[in-house]
Amino acid sequence: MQVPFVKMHGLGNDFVVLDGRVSPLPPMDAALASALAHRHLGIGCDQLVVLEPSSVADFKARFFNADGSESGACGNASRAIGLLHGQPARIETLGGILHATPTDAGISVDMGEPRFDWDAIPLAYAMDTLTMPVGWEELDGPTAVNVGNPHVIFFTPDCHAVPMDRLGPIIEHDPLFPERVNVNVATVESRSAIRLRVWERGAGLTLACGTGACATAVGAMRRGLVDRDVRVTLPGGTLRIQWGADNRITMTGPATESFRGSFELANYR
Ligand SMILES: N[C@@H](CCC[C@H](N)C(=O)O)C(=O)O
Repeated sequence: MQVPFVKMHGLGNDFVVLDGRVSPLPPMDAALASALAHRHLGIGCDQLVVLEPSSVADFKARFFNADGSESGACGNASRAIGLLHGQPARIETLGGILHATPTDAGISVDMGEPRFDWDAIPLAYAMDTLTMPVGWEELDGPTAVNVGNPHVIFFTPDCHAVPMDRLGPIIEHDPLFPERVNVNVATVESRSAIRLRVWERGAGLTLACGTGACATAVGAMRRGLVDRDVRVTLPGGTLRIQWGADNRITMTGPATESFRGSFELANYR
């Protein structure tokens, strides 16, 4: 069975998109997702995105990390599939219904409302999520935000000095986070600018993480460090994040289609 795909990225965070609305897809599972995502044995990507028909929105999007685990949200992929759709779209995800709109400034996505309760992150036990009384070596006192997926955010004077290759996986797999966690290290540069690096759950260090930018911006806003309209710069580029009076987060930035192809399913089963 030949399966068509579209290779896309948002700020260098790259995706293989399978569109079940245009051709029949094989049932997706962790083994197939991780085989397709493998950089040497597969097509290669940070996340695999599967589009399916929806009864409550224009279509449904499922996001699989490179290790095969499924996530409730992926900000950069949401902009990418907004670009693919080419017109305003209501997208059903495990994390809720998103709205993606093409604009002159890129693809704008209404990412929904953040959650801060300890059991919504989720954490293993009750604690304050604004300033958590925990730490790992030089990283401590983080804040936690769920934006459809779980994030922990450390504010640090120089996020580029943090050894993320070492600390990222330790924090991602800490028992405090029963569903694991995306690990963000951020430097606040002004009331409207944040620099960010993200160790993604199930994918490792990526060039950009859209939900990480949303969670970090909202965490910094909640702490009173920045205004409610900021630019978040990651290694792959910059996103604009706004947190409205209606409690909804809007993320705006670029998305790109790289190429289209197809693969033989039997080679990955
Ligand atoms: N790259 C993403 C996030 C993908 C999912 C994440 N790794 C998770 O497991 O929650 C983004 O742009 O938001």
